[in-house]
Amino acid sequence: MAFSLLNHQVIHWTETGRVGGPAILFVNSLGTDFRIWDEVVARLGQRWRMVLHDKRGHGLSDAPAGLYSIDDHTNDLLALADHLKLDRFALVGLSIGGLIAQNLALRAPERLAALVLADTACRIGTTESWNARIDAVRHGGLEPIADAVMERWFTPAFRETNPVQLAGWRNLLLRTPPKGYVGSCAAIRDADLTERIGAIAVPTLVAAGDQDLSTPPDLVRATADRIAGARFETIASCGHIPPVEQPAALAALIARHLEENGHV
Ligand SMILES: O=C(O)CC1=CCC(=O)O1
Repeated sequence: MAFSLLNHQVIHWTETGRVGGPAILFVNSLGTDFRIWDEVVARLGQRWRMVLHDKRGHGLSDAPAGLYSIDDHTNDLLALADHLKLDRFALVGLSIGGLIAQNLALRAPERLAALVLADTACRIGTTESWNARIDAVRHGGLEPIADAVMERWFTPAFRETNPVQLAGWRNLLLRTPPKGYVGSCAAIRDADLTERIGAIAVPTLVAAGDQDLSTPPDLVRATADRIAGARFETIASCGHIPPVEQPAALAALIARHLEENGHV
């Protein structure tokens, strides 16, 4: 793992896979860090160079005070790609990571060989719902919202059969700095790419957990329908975090999409 100063923020990142191979960058969701991709990159193996990072406000990256924007997160991701001299790469984004990935596909399409959007949409939630969450976290921290978040992240079956894993992922959420969490909630609240994503011209796969309660499959499919040529897939027995709940299915979808688009 490594730390780099990008856009005046310490950003925590790591890479794995094939040195010099075709690159994949991963962007994680709200309240998580890059460990959520562990089981996916293990399955993608030695074919790709895979770069993971903690977006600002999360993990071991800096959590500056104030509200963030999707452009802030996108600028950090582009700075990381520049730092690593990745001219062209595939991009996999989960939830807010998918918003960042859509934004990057609009701002710098020449950098992208392929795009994978998982459990995301061009507009997630409402201004009211994000303001309520921001207020709750400002007043009480993450503990009061943690059980409700776990119900959206994971299916009932996963929660019932994996109580220890569930407790671990809940700990990950609780250790997110509240100011980083709030900053990124504001970024989601203020992002509406609905009228813009029709311009995405990168080969795109859109996937959704069939039991995702944060970005339900119909919402995710509606985003796919706005992107010319995008393929939509559902992941069976899965909530909002497929890299944890169904890593094999997600890795297979990513591998097939990259193979079909010559990023191998
Ligand atoms: O916490 C949730 O509801 C899940 C989520 C929404 C946006 C994101 O990145 O995660």
